[in-house]
Amino acid sequence: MEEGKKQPFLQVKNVKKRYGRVEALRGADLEVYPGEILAIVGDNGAGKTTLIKTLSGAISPDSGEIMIEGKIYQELNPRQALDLGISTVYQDLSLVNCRDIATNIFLGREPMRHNIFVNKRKMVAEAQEFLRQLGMKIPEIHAEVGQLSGGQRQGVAVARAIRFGGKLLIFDEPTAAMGVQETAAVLNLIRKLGQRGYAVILISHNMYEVFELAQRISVMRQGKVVATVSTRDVTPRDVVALITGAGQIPS
Ligand SMILES: Nc1ncnc2c1ncn2[C@@H]1O[C@H](COP(=O)(O)OP(=O)(O)OP(=O)(O)O)[C@@H](O)[C@H]1O
Repeated sequence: MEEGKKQPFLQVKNVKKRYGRVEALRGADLEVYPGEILAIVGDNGAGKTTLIKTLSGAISPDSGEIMIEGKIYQELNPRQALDLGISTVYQDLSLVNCRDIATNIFLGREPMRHNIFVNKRKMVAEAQEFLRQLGMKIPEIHAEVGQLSGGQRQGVAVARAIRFGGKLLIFDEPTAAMGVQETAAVLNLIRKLGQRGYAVILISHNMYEVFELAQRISVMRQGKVVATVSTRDVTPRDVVALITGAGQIPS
């Protein structure tokens, strides 16, 4: 990633968030570029989820700045975050199980015929094309989403996020509780997003996954990003040492 030449899609500067006595974020800094997969790693309670919730607009930071495509925000609300292209991909929360794939991808923004009827044929064709571009294998496009595997559901959720104008896609432990094949499908999907120019934030405890996918890794400890390293410059062992506080930041 040639940071000097591109504008980051997102820059977080000195963001703080306190819950009563707990300082969940103590001045976190982060940046992610278009076409980059950035992993955020850190022990339980390091502040990873709190940080991404400030990006999705689920919580307001107490102070700090969130800069998106060069524009500064003190906080975001969920609507604003979506409109700016920030989308957190939840395989379960965002989908309607009893509806088919195309309906789920277009939910609320279906292509219309004569401004009255939903153009179902166009919707299905576009849905198929979206999933093909993402490298997702869906055996039956008319299937209800509730019948799909976890990996396929993730694909539908991603197609939906992109359809709604997502530019930064955030995944929080996307392969937790998935089998080997499904995990491989989801990793492939995330890799494709990076190749297609989307910015991706991946929160993961899985070092294999992190090193397979990410170009850079931001390590969080006690509410701060204590190091950001290029995957090619470090080993998983180095990163684990940074997570626990035993390691040095490579120069
Ligand atoms: N709503 C809340 N009320 C009070 N404390 C909270 C709240 N949400 C998070 N915290 C605290 O803030 C700190 C950071 O939590 P956060 O969930 O961001 O960590 P995390 O790095 O995502 O951890 P994990 O890997 O376990 O999900 C923790 O000490 C947590 O207990």
